[in-house]
Amino acid sequence: MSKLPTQKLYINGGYVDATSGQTFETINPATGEVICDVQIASSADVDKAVAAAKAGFKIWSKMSGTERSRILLRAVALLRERNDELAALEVTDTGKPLQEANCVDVESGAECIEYFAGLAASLNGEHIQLANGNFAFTRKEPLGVCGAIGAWNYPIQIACWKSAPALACGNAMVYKASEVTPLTALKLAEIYTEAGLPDGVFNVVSGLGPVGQMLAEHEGIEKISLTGSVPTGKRVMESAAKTLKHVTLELGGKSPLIVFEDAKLDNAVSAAMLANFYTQGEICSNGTRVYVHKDIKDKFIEKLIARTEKMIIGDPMHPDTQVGSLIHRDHMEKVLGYIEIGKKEGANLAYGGKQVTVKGFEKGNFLQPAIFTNVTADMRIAREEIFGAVMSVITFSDEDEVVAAANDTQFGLAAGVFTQDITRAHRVIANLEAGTCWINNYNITPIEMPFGGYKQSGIGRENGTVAVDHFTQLKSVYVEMGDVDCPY
Ligand SMILES: NC(=O)c1ccc[n+]([C@@H]2O[C@H](COP(=O)([O-])OP(=O)(O)OC[C@H]3O[C@@H](n4cnc5c(N)ncnc54)[C@H](O)[C@@H]3O)[C@@H](O)[C@H]2O)c1
Repeated sequence: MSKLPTQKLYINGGYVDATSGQTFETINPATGEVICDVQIASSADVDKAVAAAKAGFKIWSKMSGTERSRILLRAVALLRERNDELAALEVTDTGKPLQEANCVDVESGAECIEYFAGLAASLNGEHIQLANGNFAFTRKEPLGVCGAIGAWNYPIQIACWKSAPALACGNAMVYKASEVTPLTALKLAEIYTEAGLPDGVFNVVSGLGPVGQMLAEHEGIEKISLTGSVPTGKRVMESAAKTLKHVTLELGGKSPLIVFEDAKLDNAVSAAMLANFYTQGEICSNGTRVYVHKDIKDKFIEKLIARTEKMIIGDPMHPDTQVGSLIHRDHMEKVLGYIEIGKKEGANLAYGGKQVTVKGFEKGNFLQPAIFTNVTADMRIAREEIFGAVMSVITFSDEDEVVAAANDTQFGLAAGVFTQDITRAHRVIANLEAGTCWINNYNITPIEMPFGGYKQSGIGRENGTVAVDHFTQLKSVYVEMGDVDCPY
């Protein structure tokens, strides 16, 4: 593929050149080829984007929810119309398999915009009756200009998950995609403009961490929403504290998936695979600690390995490929490093974990999904986020013991339970310290369901009606119907 033109910033409804004079390269993980250069925003460019967003906000926030909804729904239609081309671009930038990107990444973003477009006209406050005919009412008002920063694993989905509720509530946004996958957020900006979004309501400033920091610190930005790692989350919160911004953080995890002895075994194996191997394991909510009851452990592992062996690793653009390339060389080295750590710690590498050379893609970062058994709770592979396809199977025998083990972590993003016993399912879920939980499935994230973490996995929620609260502020208004009662 020939190199694409240098990507500019997207400010005030169109592309503009950055003033920093600096660029970075975005690389196709599967081929190692440079896809294109991307201009880096300077602080003057960020100021310009914030000023454009402020101007856009004045127009957008005055429109009715129904008018905003109509424009957002046009963007939804355009996203769906361009699904295949956007999915292909996403595959080029992320290395994930086309069969995933084609049906999940763009569609999940479109669904999110569709959902919040549906809510836009119903963002009502309350009417509160008081004594003597007096009353109060509340208004859900937009915050103003919101900043948002994305991670590299689901670039267009994250850009949609952040912009959809923000825009539906009447805010404007300045978005920074991950420097590793900067391309599709720019396409989303084009689509919003084409759909009729007023200029300046959605802007994209590309760059590395410092550009994210500029957003988090900016005086003209009222809220910052980050999807990223826990250390970055802490830095963003510190930066945001300088102006006391609203903060939403969607961070990392090391989530447990608990399989009881009465679970439907094939379903549990399917879920464990989805919870560990989808997108080469590069998913924040993955259930990487798979606790399996001792009575079914052998059968579970046997079925798991038999099915994992059949997974097709290869060219991400090939429709049959199920495991694409890890995002970059350093990340692959990190994942391979954890596999070595697991072996040294005494875990049994029951399957995979080896680098694979794909013909024609020798510079790609392909790894077999890895399954460790005989893992114990103290091992690093069972405690640290690896963000690759490395599953740790841990055996347990007692419900209280497994719940305590599952909760023994700084993270709390997600958790899953497999059992046919409904009282046990609900009892265990109620005791798990995680923000997003599943009973008899894993990693299902319908837009209607709030998503986010407990403990160090995050603050706030995306999706669901609750996301509206994170992109609005409440104004309470008291109305006096009588005279002012005054003692002097
Ligand atoms: N909870 C979720 O919804 C969710 C979803 C996807 C990924 N993640 C997490 O994201 C991580 C992987 O993504 P990543 O490697 O892109 O994360 P990262 O933390 O390295 O980077 C995330 C973003 O933050 C920016 N950034 C870096 N330093 C910054 C700073 N000081 N101030 C402001 N912005 C800064 C980066 O440029 C990037 O755009 C994993 O930990 C994963 O679990 C979480």
